[in-house]
Parts: sequence; C-alpha cells; structure tokens
Amino acid sequence: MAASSVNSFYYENAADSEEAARLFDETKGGVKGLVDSGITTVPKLFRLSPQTASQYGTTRSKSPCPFAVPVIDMKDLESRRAVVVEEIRRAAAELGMFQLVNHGVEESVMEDMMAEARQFHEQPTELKQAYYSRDVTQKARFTSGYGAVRRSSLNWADTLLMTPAPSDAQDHLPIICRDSATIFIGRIRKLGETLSQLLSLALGLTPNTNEFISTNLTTAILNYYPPCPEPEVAIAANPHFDTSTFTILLQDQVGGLQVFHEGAADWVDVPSLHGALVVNVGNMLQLLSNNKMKSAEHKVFANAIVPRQSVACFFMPPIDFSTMSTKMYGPIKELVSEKYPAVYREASFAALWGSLYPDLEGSLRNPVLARLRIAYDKEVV
Ligand SMILES: O=C(O)CCC(=O)C(=O)O
Ligand SMILES: [Fe+2]
Repeated sequence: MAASSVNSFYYENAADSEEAARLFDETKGGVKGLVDSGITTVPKLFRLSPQTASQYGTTRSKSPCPFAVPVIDMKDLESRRAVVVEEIRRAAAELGMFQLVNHGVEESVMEDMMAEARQFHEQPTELKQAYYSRDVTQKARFTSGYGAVRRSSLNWADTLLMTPAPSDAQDHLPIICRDSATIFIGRIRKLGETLSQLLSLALGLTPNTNEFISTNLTTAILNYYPPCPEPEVAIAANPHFDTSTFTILLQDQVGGLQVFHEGAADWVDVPSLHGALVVNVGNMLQLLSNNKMKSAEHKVFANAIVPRQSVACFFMPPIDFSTMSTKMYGPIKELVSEKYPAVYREASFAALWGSLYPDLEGSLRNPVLARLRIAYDKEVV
C-alpha cells in the first residue's frame, strides 16, 4: 500500500504517515495482523506518551469508584413508561450513559452478531483485504487504529464500518457477517425508534413531532480489539465523545469500557451485563437538547489476554454528504426560553464532527461543543 493511500488526516507528519502505511500494508491485516506476526512491543504510532498514559489512565484505578452506570429495565414499558422516561432523563442528564435490559433484542440475535463479527475479524487477512479502505464513502470498510487523531496514539483496534441500507436487505455487507448483521441492524433500528420517543418525552417534547430526535441508524461498526503485548502503554479506544444523537452499544463479556463522570471527576466502569445494551448520549443530542442531556466521554482499556469485541450503532439525523457543511443544527426551539437561553450556536454536521477528542492540554474537556458555546468567546478571554 502506498503512503498516499493512507488518510494523512490521521497522522501528524509524513514519517508517521509512512510508518502507518507500512504497518497497515494490506498484507499485514491491521492490528490483528501485527499481533499475529508475533510482535512483543507496541509500535510507535500506538504508544501513548507517559504523560498521556497517566492522564488517560490505561489501567483500572485501585480505589473502586462510588458511582455506577444506571441500569434501566424496559420490561412492561407500556405500563411503566413514566418511570422509564424519568430514569432515562436522569441518566442522560447526569452521566450521558445507561444500560438497557429487557429491551426486546433477543439474546440469540446479539450472540449471532458477535459470533459472525468475530468470524469477520478472525478470517484470513487475504479475505478481509477487499474491505480495507480509508475511503469514507465505502459502505462496508475495514480499517485499523480508527479514531486516531493528531498528537494522540492510534486505537489498538480493527473495525468494520457499515453504512446500513435503508431497506431490510444489506447486500453490500461482507457475506461472512451479512445474515447476523442484517437481523441485528433491523432489531437495533426498532429499539432506536423506541428510544428516540423516550428521549423526546424525557426532554418534555411530544414524540415524533420533532424533526431532530432522529431514528436514523447511520453507521454500525464491528470493533475488534486484539490482545495487546503492552496494555499499559496503549489504549483500545482513546477517550472520545460520539458525534451521534445517541449510540447503542453491544459489548462482550471482557470489559474495559469506562465513562467519565464529571461530578466525580473520575472514570466509571461500564460493566459487561449479560443481555444488556449500553446507550450513550452523543454531541448532537447535547447540542439539540440545549445541554439538558450530556454527551458521554468514554474510552476502552487494552488488555493483554483476550480479544475484546463490541458493536456500536450510531443514530443521527440523516447525513447527506452534499449538505454536511450547510445544513445547520442547533438547540431545539421548544427547549429555548428566557429562563433557558440557547447555550449553543447553530452548527453543521461537519463542524460537529471536527475533532472528537479532549484537548491534550486538558483545558477543554469537549472542545467541539465548548467552541460552539455562545458564551465561548467570553469564557476564554
Ligand atoms: O468498544 C466499546 O465498548 C466502545 C466503542 C466506542 O466507543 C465507539 O465505537 O465509538
Ligand atoms: Fe464511542
């Protein structure tokens, strides 16, 4: 693979870009390929500086955090709707993350998705190669180090990014995981519709009357985090905020996901809960809700022992590449009043996408949203 075919956006300089091209040469098969080749140390592009490693935390802190991620039971939703809405409101406002149980997606559907995602990632490199691409318009693309950003390290992860078709047929997906992904995406879409309504109610809006709380599953990704020879110097997923309105995440039993609790100024474990789905608020919903709901900063530890898997489904307003820079989103008008003036300026999806990572200087926790604050200029002066 020529250096030029690696997206230079990810790398700070030409030397890094070339190193990445060498590391991700199609014949090496991403991060899993590196591990399979027998490496015993983490390559430079994946290494966090000692300062960043201690700032991010690459191993669990010894003292247990007194906060837990809320678990919300959707059983008997019709009769318990008001309770569930209130639980969602509180979790979305305080932490921006919660787990759902009895959500209606069958365990067998989730298990099949995980099993076929694993088959995709663990198939011979030559077979994955056809999907290896940095072209963002590809509707099924395999990539590595996803989410990396200047001055930070690459994620210790391989990812298959899928853009679901609006219909039920997902013919563009790799055959090895197509059947399970088609069913899983269908079920998650349905859950996303229910969740959109519950989030609307939690914001005091009428369900389905609001064009912004979207039920659109725009991207689903199959994450595979191979075992890491030096987990203390690398990170499976750098701390980040999702751009989404909300994200529904299926994680396996390995663990490693953490969310930042602002009140406690500490990272909280998101435990693997059999049969549960994790939901987090993204930047789009924090903007639309005029700060009534909080985008959750999250990260994933690398581990030395076993591969970890997750499937993340991102819900967003319909994204059209042609209007990405022109269509504007801002606080929903029903949520803006004299008492609660608009916190944010309107922004295009491209502006929201920006850099999703905390400033390494640490001055802005969520730089994308911070810079969209109407008061930002006054705040930084
Ligand atoms: O693997 C996980 O648990 C989280 C993945 C994630 O945050 C993402 O894909 O945006
Ligand atoms: Fe995420």
